[in-house]
Amino acid sequence: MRPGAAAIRAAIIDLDGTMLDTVPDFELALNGMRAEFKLAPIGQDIIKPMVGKGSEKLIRDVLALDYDAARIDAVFDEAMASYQRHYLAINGERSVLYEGVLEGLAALRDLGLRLACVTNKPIAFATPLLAQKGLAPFFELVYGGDSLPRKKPDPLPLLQVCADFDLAPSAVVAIGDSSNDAEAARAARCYVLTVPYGYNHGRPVQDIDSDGIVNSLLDAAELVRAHNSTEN
Ligand SMILES: O=C(O)COP(=O)(O)O
Ligand SMILES: [Mg+2]
Repeated sequence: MRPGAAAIRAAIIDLDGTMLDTVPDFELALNGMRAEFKLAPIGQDIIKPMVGKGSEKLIRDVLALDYDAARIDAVFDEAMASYQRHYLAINGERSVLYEGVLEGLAALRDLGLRLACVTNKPIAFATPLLAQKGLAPFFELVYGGDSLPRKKPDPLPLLQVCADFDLAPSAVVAIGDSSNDAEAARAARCYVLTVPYGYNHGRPVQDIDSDGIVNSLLDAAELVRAHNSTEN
């Protein structure tokens, strides 16, 4: 975030690992699916690094714990349908908001920023979850992992938000927990801030190429406020 650069007018916020700790929901849904395949339950420590690349990759990674590639292909559609059924049945039951999320969203909104949520979660999961947790009213736009032809780390969803808001990417900050979010933001030429408490595919958050690590969305709002106060 360069002092004297153009003001930030919008924020694009990630969902899993950034606003909500959803791993307990993933645990329920994935183990519901695994039970149907007579596979042993798996723990959150195994699931956590697998979250963030969308449902298809997640289901393939979870099946790969027990099956070879040919078997995965053979059961994939059935496993995905089972997982989706289980996820929709428990969506939000055990996931919790991280500290400073509601306060941070309110602070970003009060700074005059327009807000979008871009997640790799399927939109059919994301929309009811945002509503249930009181997050929906903050967002003008929500894109899920299946809303557009390509998902993060591709820049497409971020560029789509910039176009929807009629803003240059240099006036937009993406906030996320993983390298997936940062790569998308870099490729779109948006600013990017990283929260350290999420998943990041099991890798250290310090390895992420971002414009800064912020302890909460509230800290992100404070950084945006400071940036905008130095605007030329
Ligand atoms: O991969 C997912 O299901 C969601 O991940 P994201 O909300 O961190 O983009
Ligand atoms: Mg995330």
